[in-house]
Amino acid sequence: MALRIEDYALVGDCASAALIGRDGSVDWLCWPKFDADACFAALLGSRENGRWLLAPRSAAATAERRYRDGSMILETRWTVPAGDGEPGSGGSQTGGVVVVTDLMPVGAACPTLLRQVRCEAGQVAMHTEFVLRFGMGASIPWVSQLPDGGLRAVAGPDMVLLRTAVPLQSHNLHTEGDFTLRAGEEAVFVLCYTPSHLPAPPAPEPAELTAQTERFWRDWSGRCGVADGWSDTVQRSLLTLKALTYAPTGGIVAAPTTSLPEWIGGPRNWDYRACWLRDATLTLLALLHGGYIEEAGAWRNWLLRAIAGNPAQAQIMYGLAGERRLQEWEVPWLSGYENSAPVRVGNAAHEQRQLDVSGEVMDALYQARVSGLPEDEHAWGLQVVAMRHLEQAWREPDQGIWEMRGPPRHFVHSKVMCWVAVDRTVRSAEEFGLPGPVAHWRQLRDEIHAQVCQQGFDAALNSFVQSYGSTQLDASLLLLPAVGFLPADDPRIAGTIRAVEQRLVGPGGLVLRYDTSGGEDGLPKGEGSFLACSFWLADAWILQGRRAEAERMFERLRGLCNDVGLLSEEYDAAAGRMLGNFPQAFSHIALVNTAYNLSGTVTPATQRAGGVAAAA
Ligand SMILES: OC[C@H]1O[C@H](O[C@H]2O[C@H](CO)[C@@H](O)[C@H](O)[C@H]2O)[C@H](O)[C@@H](O)[C@@H]1O
Repeated sequence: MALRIEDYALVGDCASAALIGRDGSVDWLCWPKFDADACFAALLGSRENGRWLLAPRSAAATAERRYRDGSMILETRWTVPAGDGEPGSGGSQTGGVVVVTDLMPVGAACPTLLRQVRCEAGQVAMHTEFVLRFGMGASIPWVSQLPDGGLRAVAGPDMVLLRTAVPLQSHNLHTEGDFTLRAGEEAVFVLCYTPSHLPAPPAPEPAELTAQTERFWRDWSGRCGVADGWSDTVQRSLLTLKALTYAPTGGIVAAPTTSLPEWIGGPRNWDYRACWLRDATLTLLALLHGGYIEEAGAWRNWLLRAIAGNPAQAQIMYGLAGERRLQEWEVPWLSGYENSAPVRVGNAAHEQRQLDVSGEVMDALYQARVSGLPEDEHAWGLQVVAMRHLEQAWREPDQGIWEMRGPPRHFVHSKVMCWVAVDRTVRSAEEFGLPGPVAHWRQLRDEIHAQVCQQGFDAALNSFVQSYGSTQLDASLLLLPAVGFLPADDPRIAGTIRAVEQRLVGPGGLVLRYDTSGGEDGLPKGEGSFLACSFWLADAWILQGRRAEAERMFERLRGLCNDVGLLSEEYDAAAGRMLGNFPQAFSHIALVNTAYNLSGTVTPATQRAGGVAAAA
């Protein structure tokens, strides 16, 4: 059975990523890229669906983990109590300390997972179990010996090579090894992926790969802007976001996993290994606030390729290279994380209309300009065409930011983000001298604003509502002051924040995105508190001048990060455990923004709002 979600750590190479449990088991790895089939899928099933364990044999061993400073290199320090006398230790007493270093090298000749174990004290009996199952945990490969002593595993289009000096034995479709290390000794395992029709790549040089990878991450994180008081937390989140970028194309995934449940045992299990325009643009904004302008360029070029063509055909999400067909299907052979079925691959949300996306994209393009990213010759032309489409599209109902699978509605947040799209286009034209029918756009901006204030606000509740005519609340309304729709001291915003506090703050003081009990989202009720929304409440409080409350909320949320600084999408406060895909970009974006808002170094909330004097 898989561990708790918070017991996993991430290693990645900006093309794919692996989740490694506190027990030393790699339970999730998709190769050669984020959205490929997993070859270790125990996370969503059992060890028979593939995993790679490397840990002391002793059940009494305890682990402490950390990332090497400023990097995505994971170090697990195992302490084994003296006097274990484990078999495999030659009958002698064992006990000591080993450090396992896990990394996915950046810039290697082929996708690689490197695991190195070094004994620092005493002597420790180690065990490794290697169960590889290609095709999302289904295909048992043909395993053979390499001339240099390693193993080759092949099934269909996929091949991996495992190189190590540790003797391994295969039986019952598992490969295992036992070995003992004494102080100063080490063992190295190098696992490489290559398409099965290609010749086996030469064995890489582990020390060189490690040094090169450490240099890459440290150079990158060394450029991170400070957030007084929370710089380490922010740096870890930005590193996590960087690890979710797919370097070959500039795409950014929402999370490296699929189907970690939003409620244990429930069906709210989705594939996040794709590029949502919403999540990707918000990631980009967080990176921009952190000072990373080149990432903005890579993302903008990805975006321009992905949405190129007829704006009516633009999607809310794409594959890593901008692929459009992301058909959703269920994986019958995987039982699901703690039996939370189904496990899904692909995401039907790619066919939805979600109007907020235009606002996030136009805002990110605007912010990139403000940050000094040189203009691209096609970007503005595409924006002007997209505006022509939006002029009509904003009047339609949609599925909203939460991608509800019920009937489309006039979601208030969606309409507000349409206002943002127009507003940022107007501001781009005004501030950067870009050509277009600005007077016409200004009129459109006022029209959207007036309609939202009229139809999206419930005077009896003294709050904006989830959708026109509804009395439901929605945590996305907390974003209205942050995007500049109305100032935080407007009585309608104050009323909305109060209403969210009263009706959507749940167990542990965390925020639910909306009430799922009515079934309006087309799914059975029940999900955890949504971590990003909890950060948004802190941001709203900062804008209202309620700093102490915001800081308390931020510290509470920071305290939910796991031992290596990672957050999933949701949290079950009653059970005290993480829920949903992991680590999730949305949660880390929100953490970075709130930290910056609190630190006062850069203030995304006021910066995004841009001091717009919104029409009343
Ligand atoms: O809860 C229903 C929806 O949940 C997923 O969407 C969520 O994740 C997206 C990626 O992070 C995010 O952009 C969106 O705002 C979230 O609601 C799932 O991907 C959807 O298919 C599902 O309908």
